[in-house]
Amino acid sequence: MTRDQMTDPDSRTDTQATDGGRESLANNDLEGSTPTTEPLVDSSIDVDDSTGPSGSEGRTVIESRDLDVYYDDVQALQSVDIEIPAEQVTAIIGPSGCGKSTFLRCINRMNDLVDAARVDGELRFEGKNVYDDDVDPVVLRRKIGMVFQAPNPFPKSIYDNVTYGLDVQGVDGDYDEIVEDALRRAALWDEVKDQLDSSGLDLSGGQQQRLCIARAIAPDPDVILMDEPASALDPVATSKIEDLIEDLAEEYTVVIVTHNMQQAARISDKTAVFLTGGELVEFDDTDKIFENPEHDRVEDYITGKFG
Ligand SMILES: Nc1ncnc2c1ncn2[C@@H]1O[C@H](COP(=O)(O)OP(=O)(O)OP(=O)(O)O)[C@@H](O)[C@H]1O
Repeated sequence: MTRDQMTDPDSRTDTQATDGGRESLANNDLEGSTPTTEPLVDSSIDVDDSTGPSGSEGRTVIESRDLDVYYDDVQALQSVDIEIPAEQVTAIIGPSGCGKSTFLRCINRMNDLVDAARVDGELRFEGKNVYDDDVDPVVLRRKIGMVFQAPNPFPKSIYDNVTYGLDVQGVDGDYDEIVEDALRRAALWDEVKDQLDSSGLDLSGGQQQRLCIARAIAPDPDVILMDEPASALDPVATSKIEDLIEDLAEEYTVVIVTHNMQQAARISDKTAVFLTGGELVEFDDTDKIFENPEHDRVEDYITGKFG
């Protein structure tokens, strides 16, 4: 994404389209549902382009430096340094409470919704610190969509679920085309093309989650964050979501939190292992992490000695 795209007010859509459900409504309460004309960043500010030219595979899209997160006095992340590459699947794994979701939610500032949360350090998206004062979180969340653990379609038609955020922001465009494209990318079109007016709630759990993915895709984000997107689904639905995630990574940068190490090994290119205390202990190619990790603590975790 270029800075022009980041700052183009006409490219604005709604954060609700990218997160959905309860969180999105809360988010909307915080940020307001009315589109603003402020750009994501002040165009007079230089964006650091040291992360490499746009479009090159493997370039860094998200980068954290010395990232600390606290909930009141409790530290949830400790000095996290990471560089997440474009158009790959990066898995975040680790035992319960090690800060996986906290890290994910830092990336599109969902932690803004938590009064107790405080973020120190830097979290850069396309070279720009998303915590700079001049960043508009609503625009940021359009560029960095989110899918949650439990499928959470709105009580609306399938069609309206996909267009919801676009509607709210008054985005122009051929909605029929956008809906079909998003549903195709979410591998749901063939199953729902004849029932677009039916309620999203009438779909199976796996279909609902793919609908939520279509809703996240519709505003054309660069990054899709997924917080245990298959943990509420049966094995068949899980397998479809896993196939879909691998397909999505051909066009999007995907960051997925998962408790399921086999899932991380199956679908991710890179794996980050967080351990207790919010420490990122190892980040490397997924094969390396699972076959020959550098750290004994990571090996112990991978082999099930704890966690
Ligand atoms: N809203 C909050 N208020 C206070 N503390 C929180 C909040 N959210 C998370 N924490 C604390 O921050 C730490 C990290 O939580 P987080 O949910 O990020 O971990 P996680 O690795 O995603 O856990 P899990 O795998 O169980 O979902 C934990 O100690 C948790 O209790």
